[in-house]
Amino acid sequence: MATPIQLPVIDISDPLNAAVGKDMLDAAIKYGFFYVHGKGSDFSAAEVDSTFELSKKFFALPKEEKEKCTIRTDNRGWSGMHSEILDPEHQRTGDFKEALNFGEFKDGKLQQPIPPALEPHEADIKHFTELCNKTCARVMRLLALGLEINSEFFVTRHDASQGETGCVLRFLYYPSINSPASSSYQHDIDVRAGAHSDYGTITLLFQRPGQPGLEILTSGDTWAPVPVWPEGATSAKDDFPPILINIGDMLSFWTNGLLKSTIHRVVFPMAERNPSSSSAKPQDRYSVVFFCHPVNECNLVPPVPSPLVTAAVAATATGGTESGNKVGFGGGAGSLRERSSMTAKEYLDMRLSATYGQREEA
Ligand SMILES: O=C(O)CCC(=O)C(=O)O
Ligand SMILES: [Fe+2]
Repeated sequence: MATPIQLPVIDISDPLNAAVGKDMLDAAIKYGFFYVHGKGSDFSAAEVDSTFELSKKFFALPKEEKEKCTIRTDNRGWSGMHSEILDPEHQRTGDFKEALNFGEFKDGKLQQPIPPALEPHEADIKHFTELCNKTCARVMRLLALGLEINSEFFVTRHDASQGETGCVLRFLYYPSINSPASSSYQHDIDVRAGAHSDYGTITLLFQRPGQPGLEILTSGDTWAPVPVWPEGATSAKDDFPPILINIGDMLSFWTNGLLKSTIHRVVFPMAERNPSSSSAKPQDRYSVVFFCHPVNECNLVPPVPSPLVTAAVAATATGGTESGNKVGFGGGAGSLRERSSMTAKEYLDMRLSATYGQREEA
């Protein structure tokens, strides 16, 4: 059985603490993943709980209801079982999951169809999105301090008042291995979510106790489960599992590969696949994800003006480390080094077009 990875758990209550910024940067360079304590983030346990309740309510709707908001080329809406293939080169069937993406709000309203069941909760979804943006700003300030650049460097480039962004709030539902929806699952070839890296700057992931499944690809090329409750974060200090944060391809690209955009996937945990195991009862997995993106027109070239990035580039040039030639994994990833300009929107469009099947024009 694979050993779970121990990732650092960081307290982000003071977003201008340079020492914390250094710890965060170290984790971003070494693992591309770290947790932040729920306490000190912008979320209360009640806000996280009610968002998961809403997600459950949505996925329990009849298929015909959900189909009314099927995902379109603008990346907003519902994608049903098997409709997304995150790792098209290796997957036989699409992911064993359903997802609902919310794009940006305009004048307090979502710019996409939502089912009547969610209409009374539009303001709650907006509020949760705002909290996500606030917590992302804390993380981006700390990463900027770690990189020894102005603390506002990233925050100003993610300011939604300056233009549209590709930010997405996503509800995810992975039926348990016992569910009829998983009956065709073959564990040597199928996955709940195929191996991929995320496309944006950073990603926030909220998980529920007792619903594991996320794995990351380690530097030794093995898959390591990521615990929902890591050691060092106990329910005494936090009343909801810490938020897992990972670096996306854009931030990796923008820092010339210094920050790692780590490949991850979602599986049915090994213990749940063994029906004789008494320790793990198969569970549906629900997760809530926030993909943080810069404003569409933000250019990711030239790289972030950090002395650490410059030093890493110099090390690569002299053959020291192989970090910058390929950013991202999964559909649409590839070498971006030779580009003289790459906006956030251009990058996202390139990745999305490779990972979904046919979608309706928005
Ligand atoms: O549900 C999860 O744990 C991870 C989801 C994920 O990696 C993604 O949607 O990009
Ligand atoms: Fe992901």
